[in-house]
Amino acid sequence: MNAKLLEISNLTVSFDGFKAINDLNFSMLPGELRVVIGPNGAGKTTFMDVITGKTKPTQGTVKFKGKNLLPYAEHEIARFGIGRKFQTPRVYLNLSTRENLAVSGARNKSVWAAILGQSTKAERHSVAGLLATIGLEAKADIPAGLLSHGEKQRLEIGMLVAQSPDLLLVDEPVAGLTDEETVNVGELLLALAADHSILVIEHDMEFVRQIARQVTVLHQGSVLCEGTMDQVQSDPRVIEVYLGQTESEVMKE
Ligand SMILES: Nc1ncnc2c1ncn2[C@@H]1O[C@H](COP(=O)(O)OP(=O)(O)OP(=O)(O)O)[C@@H](O)[C@H]1O
Repeated sequence: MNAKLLEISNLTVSFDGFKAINDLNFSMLPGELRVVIGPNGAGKTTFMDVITGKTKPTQGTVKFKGKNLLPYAEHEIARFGIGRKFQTPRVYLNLSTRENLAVSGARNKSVWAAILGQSTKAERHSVAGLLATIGLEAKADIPAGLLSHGEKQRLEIGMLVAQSPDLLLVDEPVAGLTDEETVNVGELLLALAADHSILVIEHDMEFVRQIARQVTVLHQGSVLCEGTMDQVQSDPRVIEVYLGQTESEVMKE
C-alpha cells in the first residue's frame, strides 16, 4: 500500500485576488527526499507556509498522514510531526552546540533541566549521535554564536531532527553559504534522508543536483513538472520559465 505522507489537492492561495498558489496538486510518500524548485515568485514559500499552517488556503486540501490539516493552528501542526527549518538559522547563540541540541530534544522537560544535565542516557546518546551526524563534535561545547553560518545551518537541522518530526521542511538551507559549506549541508541532508522524509525548497541548482532524487518545479503557483534532475533540466517548459535563460545558464545556476 502506498499511503501518502503528504497529499495536497487543488490548492489555491489568493492574496487580494492574486493567486500565489493556483490549483496546485502535490504528494509525497514516506521516506522521500523531495526538492521543490522554481523561479522567484513561483509560490515556494507560500507552499511551505500552507503546509505548516502559517497561511490558510482559499481553496483545496492539505492532508498529512491522511489527516486534514486545515482546521489546525501552526503549533498543532508542528505537534502532528511537521518540523520546519527557516532560511535564517534560529539557534540560541549563548548556549553551546550540545545545549542547543539538548534543548530541542527535551520535549517534556524544562529548558533548564535539559541544560543542567538532567537528561537520560538515551537522550545523551541521541545528542551525541546528532553531534556526529551534523559533524560538530569538535565544537560541541563552544557557544553557538561562535559557529560559522554553515555550521549554524547544520546545527539547526540537527535541532529539527532532535524533535523527531515525521516530515522535515527545509527552506533554502544553503543561501549565503560557501561552496564547501554547501556540500556539507548536502551531505547532511543525504545522510538524514536514509531514515527521514524531507522536503527541501532551494534555488541553488548545483546544490539541487547534489541532493535531488525527485524534483518538483513550481511556476506561477502550480506544478509545472516533476521528475529526476535530468528530466526536469531538459524539459523545455522549465528552461523557458527561467526567463531569458539559455539551457546552459539554467544548468549552471
Ligand atoms: N502576503 C502576501 N500578500 C500579497 N502577495 C504575496 C504575499 N505573499 C506572497 N505574495 C506573492 O505571491 C507570489 C509568490 O510568493 P512566494 O514568496 O511564495 O514565492 P517564492 O517562490 O517563494 O519566491 P522567492 O523565490 O522569490 O522567495 C509572489 O508574487 C509574491 O509577491
